[in-house]
Amino acid sequence: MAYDYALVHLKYTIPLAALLTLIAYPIFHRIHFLQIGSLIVVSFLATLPWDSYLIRSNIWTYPPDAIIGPRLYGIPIEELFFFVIQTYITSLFYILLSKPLFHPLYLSTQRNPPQRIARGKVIGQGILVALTLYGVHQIRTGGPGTYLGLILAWAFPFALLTFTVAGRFILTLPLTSTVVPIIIPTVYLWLVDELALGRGTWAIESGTKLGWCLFGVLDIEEATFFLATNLLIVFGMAVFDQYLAIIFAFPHLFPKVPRSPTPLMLVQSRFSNTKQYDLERIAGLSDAVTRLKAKSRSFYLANSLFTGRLRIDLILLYSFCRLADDLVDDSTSRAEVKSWTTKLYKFLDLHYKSDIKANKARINDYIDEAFPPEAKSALKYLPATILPSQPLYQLIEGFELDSQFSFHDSSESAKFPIVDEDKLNYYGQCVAGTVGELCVALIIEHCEPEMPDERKKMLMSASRTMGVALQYVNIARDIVVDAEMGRVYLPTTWLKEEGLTPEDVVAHPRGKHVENLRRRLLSEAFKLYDEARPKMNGIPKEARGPMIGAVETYMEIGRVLRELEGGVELERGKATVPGGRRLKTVLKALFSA
Ligand SMILES: CC(C)=CCC/C(C)=C/CC/C(C)=C/CC/C(C)=C/[C@@H]1[C@@H](COP(=O)(O)OP(=O)(O)O)[C@]1(C)CC/C=C(\C)CC/C=C(\C)CCC=C(C)C
Repeated sequence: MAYDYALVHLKYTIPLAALLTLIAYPIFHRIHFLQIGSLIVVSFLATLPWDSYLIRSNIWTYPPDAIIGPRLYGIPIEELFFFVIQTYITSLFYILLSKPLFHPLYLSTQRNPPQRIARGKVIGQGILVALTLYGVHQIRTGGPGTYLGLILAWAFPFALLTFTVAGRFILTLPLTSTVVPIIIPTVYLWLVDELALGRGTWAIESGTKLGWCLFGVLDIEEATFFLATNLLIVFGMAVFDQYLAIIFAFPHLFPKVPRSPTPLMLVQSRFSNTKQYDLERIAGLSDAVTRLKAKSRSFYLANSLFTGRLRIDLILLYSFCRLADDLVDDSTSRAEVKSWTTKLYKFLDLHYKSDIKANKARINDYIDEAFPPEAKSALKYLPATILPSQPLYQLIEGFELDSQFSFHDSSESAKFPIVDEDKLNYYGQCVAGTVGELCVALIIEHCEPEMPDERKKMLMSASRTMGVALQYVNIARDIVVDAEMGRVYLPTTWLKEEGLTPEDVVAHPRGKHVENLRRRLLSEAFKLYDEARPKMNGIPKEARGPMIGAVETYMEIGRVLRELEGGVELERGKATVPGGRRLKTVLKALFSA
């Protein structure tokens, strides 16, 4: 049929590429353009001579009316387009399936890899060498094995090169981000090829093929071609991710990273010596991700929306905040609370107080002597040099305020310190408004360090407001859980209006009056959210969607609470946002950013 090859693209490859682009668009980062673009250029240049040889050797033929006509070195433009669109499709599958991964963690096997990885790399290299040699043998023998030989002898040396460079990294990655993005597009293109061969859009001339079919009329050579080329594409993407992970994970090797690492940085990363890798930092990052995953579904999901060093520093900031909160929260006496807060203040002083400011080694010595082993990495890797000090000090103040619920003097106000709405707002400013400021400080540092002061002030102010909004949602969600610990964050003045005391709430945290106050608190939360949300449009573009996703995921807890009829049992006292709704919230935030 006329122009049948072009129709194959119009019906099968372009629609899939368009669909994947739509799905991947919200998580697309300029780095992905660099990654895919580079791979398309390499694929095009590597395939051109080989493809041209097959066509000029009459291994591949096309009925004249099946192609539009223009050729490059004998290759129809539809075939040239296939190089591009196959690379694009498989790369997108890889990006989508790899997005949840935190690639720096997979650098852990770069030095002294586990035996499984070391052995796997050698075996993989052996297989690729054997396949290459078998291909050369088939070419030299000629006849039916020629086409298969040409595929093997062309594709697997490239595969051997990429696997030699990144084999440990590739073998450490989960199969969902290596095998799956190879298999899905391969099977899809097998089916497209089967249809095209069946329609005569293109043909593999007999005499150079074995005559075996994987299924239908799909020659085993064609099946091997798509499997081999998609393996090359995924290996190529993984090599890129390894270099990016090295650049982002090691500030001592790459102190300043632009929004998109330069080609020179990628080359430097390639030739960096694994002995230079700070694997203790990788272990610290792993601790931080473990803490994030264990403590907060909301922010754990949101973290994968971010990219590069901003993602790393947000995870490290979360880890510090959570650790500091837990040290104080888990104290068993007022003296222990005082001890931890004093040490945390001292830690901050060593970073920020000019008269006692210390170097990194002195700070690490202090961490080693003053904190337990499980706390050290969260303190050691806090990106303090790019964080404002005031919010960090105020965060600790908030934790001190929190501890009054557990350890207090005899006065009523000490036992329940949230006496009125102003105190509630102050508490929210301390434990959450500060967090918002710190997040925005990281975004500005990594995405737009040259941001005008006016816009910085606007974002900082809005982030404090948004932080309080999230804290109010947190309190509204945890009324029952907090009451079981003897904590009541609802202002005492609000309780009085409902004829309640804090003790009443501790004794009976469910019921109509408490529900009224939950709704009142949620109403305040959404007022603050409505005030701050529009200002998130001032966040630099590459962080805007992910940050809106993080905030909306949290506010969705408040929406779920509002939808629950009063008194409905909250799961373990906490509202939960169903996974599908959480994903829908994130996608809506990303597409709207
Ligand atoms: C994507 C990512 C990893 C972000 C990290 C955000 C971050 C650093 C959070 C730290 C949270 C934390 C442990 C703070 C200590 C005090 C505390 C517990 C605060 C409450 C958070 C809830 O955290 P938790 O781990 O308990 O989560 P779960 O409830 O268990 O799911 C708080 C509710 C406060 C959270 C406040 C923020 C994250 C700040 C929000 C504001 C912004 C992100 C700024 C938005 C920008 C503009 C311009 C409006």
